[in-house]
Amino acid sequence: MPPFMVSAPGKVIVYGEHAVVHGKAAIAASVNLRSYLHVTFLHKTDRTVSLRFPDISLEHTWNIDDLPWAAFAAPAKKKYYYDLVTSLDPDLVDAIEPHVLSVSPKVPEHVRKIHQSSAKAFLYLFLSLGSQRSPPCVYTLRSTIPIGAGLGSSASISTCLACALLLQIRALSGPHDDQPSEECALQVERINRWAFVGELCIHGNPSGVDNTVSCGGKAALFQRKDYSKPPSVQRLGDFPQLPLLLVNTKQSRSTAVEVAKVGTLKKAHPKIADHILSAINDITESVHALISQEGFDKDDPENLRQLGELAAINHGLLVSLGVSHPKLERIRALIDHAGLGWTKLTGAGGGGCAIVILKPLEDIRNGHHGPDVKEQNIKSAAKNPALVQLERQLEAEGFEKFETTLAGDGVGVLWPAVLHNASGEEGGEEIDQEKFLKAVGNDGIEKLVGVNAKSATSNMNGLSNGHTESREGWKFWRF
Ligand SMILES: Nc1ncnc2c1ncn2[C@@H]1O[C@H](COP(=O)(O)OP(=O)(O)O)[C@@H](O)[C@H]1O
Ligand SMILES: C[C@@](O)(CCOP(=O)(O)O)CC(=O)O
Repeated sequence: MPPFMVSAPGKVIVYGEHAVVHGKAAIAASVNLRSYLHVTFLHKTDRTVSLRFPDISLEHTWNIDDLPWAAFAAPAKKKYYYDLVTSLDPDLVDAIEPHVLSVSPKVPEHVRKIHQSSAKAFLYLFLSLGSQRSPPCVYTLRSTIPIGAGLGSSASISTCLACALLLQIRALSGPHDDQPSEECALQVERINRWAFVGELCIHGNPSGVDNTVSCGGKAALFQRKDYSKPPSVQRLGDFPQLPLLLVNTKQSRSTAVEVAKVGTLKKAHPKIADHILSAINDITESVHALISQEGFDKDDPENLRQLGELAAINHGLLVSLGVSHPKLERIRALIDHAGLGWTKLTGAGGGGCAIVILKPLEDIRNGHHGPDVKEQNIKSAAKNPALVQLERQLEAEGFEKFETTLAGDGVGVLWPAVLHNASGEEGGEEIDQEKFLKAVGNDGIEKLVGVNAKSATSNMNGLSNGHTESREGWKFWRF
């Protein structure tokens, strides 16, 4: 069988993180940073399955016949591709434990944890969805999403793994052009159910918002009141392309730890924590009401101001839940001082990324915008000089800025792994494992296998405007 690829995006939670773990609503949108998983089939006499995850320096091979297939196939335990799994089975976790612990035993503990949680997600899905007759394969994964930065890297890899394994057992139809929308939604729902299981393996108590957005793409209003049932997901098809700046503190943290912090606070101060979580829910609902209003226009400064203020209040509430970090507060101080916009942490916090909803240029001109910015410059510059100055300062302080577009495609498939690239190779360029591994950096990955061909348009702040076309070869379930 020829190699194939799948890809899934990261996300930003625009409003409602943490509260969403406690049954409240959140609004999240996919971003144009993605994970790419390449699957190569080995000769059938080679009874092994391997992971090559160079982003975290993980390489591991298991003998397929040594894995605990009997435990997963036992009648009381067996799950099917269409099942809804809402928690991990402790007996199955025990059954894979020795095979997880055999991964990278000699690396430092913090690295081992990262390796073993990715390996656990893979093994739980591989054993749940496959069988002892599963073909020997190599799964090679690379991602342009910073890891542990609040942009849903774990959900994105879980989505890739779930999609690849479901495709391998032929449990999905398509994606193909003209596939009816309801059928597309069903395939995405199937992938999402298993992507959630991957998330359970990686961070313990996920709400499911990250994998839902990674699978379906676009944006969604998400709420899971009862963990034994599927969540309520309202897709926001025309989510506004907000003028957004994404800044990474580069302070690493674990989602599991930050989620546990809020759990502890809730136990210690149940009434107060409930008020805070309910206030966050009110923010999310206000935003939803605002953007659903007839006549809502993100370019209307008044609408943008309301969205910005709600984001800033949401951040304040997250601070009181104890999930900010001095570096996130430093970013907020810089933005506030320059008068450029409204800042909020995104994702689990404790480090990771902040989003900034940028003020319209007009407002910055009329307000304060840093001492060195001259009116003349603002009028003539293609990119707001106050923003240029801020970006320089962020960089000087060790932060990283991303230009991002929101609400793009969800999980996608390249079957077989052949693309029509600029190199113009006849019949297309076959993406083999080695070529994929050799691509240099995020740009190299995007250039070689990226799902989007970017067009170079930008908005008033000089940020890219979301005009991307999907590249020939990649297919998506669009609904
Ligand atoms: N590119 C990758 N390769 C392998 N594993 C990854 C990759 N990206 C994320 N992961 C897994 O996801 C975990 C990070 O998840 P998490 O702490 O939830 O952060 P995030 O906010 O980025 O989702 C890592 O510890 C690792 O197990
Ligand atoms: C804190 C939380 O709301 C979002 C976590 O996002 P991330 O893993 O930091 O990308 C947890 C969740 O929804 O599962």
